Amino acid sequence: MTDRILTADELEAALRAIGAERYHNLHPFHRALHAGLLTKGQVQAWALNRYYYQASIPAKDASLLARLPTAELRREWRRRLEDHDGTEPGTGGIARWLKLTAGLGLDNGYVESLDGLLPTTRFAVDAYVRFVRERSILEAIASSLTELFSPTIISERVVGMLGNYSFITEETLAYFQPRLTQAPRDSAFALAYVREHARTAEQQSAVLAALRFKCDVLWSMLDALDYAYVTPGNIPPGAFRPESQA
Ligand SMILES: O=C(O)c1cc(C(=O)O)c2c(n1)C(=O)C(=O)c1cc(C(=O)O)[nH]c1-2
Repeated sequence: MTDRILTADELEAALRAIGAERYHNLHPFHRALHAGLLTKGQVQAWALNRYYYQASIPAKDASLLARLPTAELRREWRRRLEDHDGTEPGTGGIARWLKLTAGLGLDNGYVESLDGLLPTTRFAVDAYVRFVRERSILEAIASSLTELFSPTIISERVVGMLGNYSFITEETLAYFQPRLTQAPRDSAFALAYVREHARTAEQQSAVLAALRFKCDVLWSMLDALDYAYVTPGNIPPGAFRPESQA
């Protein structure tokens, strides 16, 4: 709890401090991914599980969009749906993510079926979608603020993965290029909204908790990958097995 009302600048500093402490760039699985320490099968597992996050983002944005009270806010949020779903078949972030999984040798139908997903990925992503559906508009918007920190990790990832894995090409990583302009635009809007609307100590606490919750979602997705795919013998029943697809 914040015990006094923060200025907008103090609130922003507190939000950024949460990212500095808890964002998933600090997770050992991401550090290993970017440093070239993973096998192709482990990179496949990351991409396959992360597909569910990508595919669920439009569902969470659509549920928020439906609750937004003004045309101005809806217009802004609608752009996120177009970014992810595209405006015609084969365009948008989900389609580009499938280029990444296909480039890694995974079958699109298998990825889209979600059959190989880790249980924790499903629970974490579903919790994010539910959070946005059930909490206040302010908390829902605040929970997207991890995107303040994503351009740094995306730049690290593209450089690290291109430099460290022979099976990764610029084409397979094409998903990330547009995110470098989309994420700053989206997070600037969300941050301005939160700065303006989180006025009471209670609202400010709720906003900070929403960002911590979202960091936990991203962190637990990587915990699940780390547990299942780093120590032999830990892959849950039914989940993707690298040797069966590689
Ligand atoms: O590559 C990443 O590390 C990363 C992180 C995040 C994030 O911080 O939530 C998003 C994305 N990518 C991303 O590609 C994306 O479309 C996205 C949407 C959202 C959101 O919460 O609405 N986060 C993220």
